[in-house]
Amino acid sequence: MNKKISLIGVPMDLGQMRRGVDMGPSVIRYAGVVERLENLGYEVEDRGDLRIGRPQRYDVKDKDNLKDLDVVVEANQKLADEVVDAVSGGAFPLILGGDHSIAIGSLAGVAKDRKNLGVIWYDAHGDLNTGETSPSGNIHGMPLSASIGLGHDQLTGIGGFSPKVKPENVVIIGARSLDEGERKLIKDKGIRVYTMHEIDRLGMSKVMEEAAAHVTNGTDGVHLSLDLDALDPHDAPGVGTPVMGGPTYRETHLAMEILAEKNIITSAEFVEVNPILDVKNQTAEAAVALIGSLFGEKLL
Ligand SMILES: NC(=[NH2+])NCCC[C@H](N)C(=O)O
Ligand SMILES: [Mn+2]
Ligand SMILES: [Mn+2]
Repeated sequence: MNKKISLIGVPMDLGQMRRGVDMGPSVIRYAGVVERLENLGYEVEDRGDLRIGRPQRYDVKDKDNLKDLDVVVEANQKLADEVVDAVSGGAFPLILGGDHSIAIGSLAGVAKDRKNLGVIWYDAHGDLNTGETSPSGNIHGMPLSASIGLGHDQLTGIGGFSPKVKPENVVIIGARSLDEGERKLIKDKGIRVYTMHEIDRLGMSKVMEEAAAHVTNGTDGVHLSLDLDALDPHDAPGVGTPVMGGPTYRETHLAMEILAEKNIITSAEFVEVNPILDVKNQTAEAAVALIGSLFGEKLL
């Protein structure tokens, strides 16, 4: 793995309605992410947090059922530029959220140089809504669809090109809450999804083997987008949209260890940690431990 990491904090909470997820980067740092990576021999450049705008009022559905659209777009454009800058310096971009709407900017930045990017979307949700299908109007439920080129122009246009990824290069892992429009889209686009059913049936090890093979088939890099709500809420309570019945902390560790062994991940983000909803920073600490495993940490 690339020994140089650029850490980018994105204190964004406008993609959803639970305030507090903007403190995610801060509590993940507090849980020791930089030290953890340095102990593994990485050179970490902490670029600090991006400055995110504030709307005059929260949660206004600006237009087309998209809450706080303009501020979310502006922040993602900023993130895309920051990622491009980090990559041009030869570093592995590690992005800390913030809500999941920031994946639009991460992918816009990463995909600039990788025209056949693979994506692992580790999440309880599909995040495949558009303004038309979303039951909530929350943009954190839309970043994957925006990245494959669907939805509002202002979202798909971030970074100046679209799509960022091809649906056949995407794998969703851990899904257990999908809206009707998302299910239809998964079928129409043939997106590979390992729901909890497949994880229970095959086991995490086999799921990760298959997923890794899928996202490396003909691709030129793999982005990991890990939403902490993928984990069972017992193990990661500090998230805004928890869903029962997820993979455990251990299973998720195994998933990260397999990715480390295969050495396929070229950029990553960890999102949706909300300290207001957390229990003694448990979810941020889980994120840091998982980041450790992703970057090759082993007990022996
Ligand atoms: N990144 C997330 N936590 N997304 C949750 C999305 C929930 C729901 N599907 C929606 O679109 O509103
Ligand atoms: Mn989610
Ligand atoms: Mn998500």
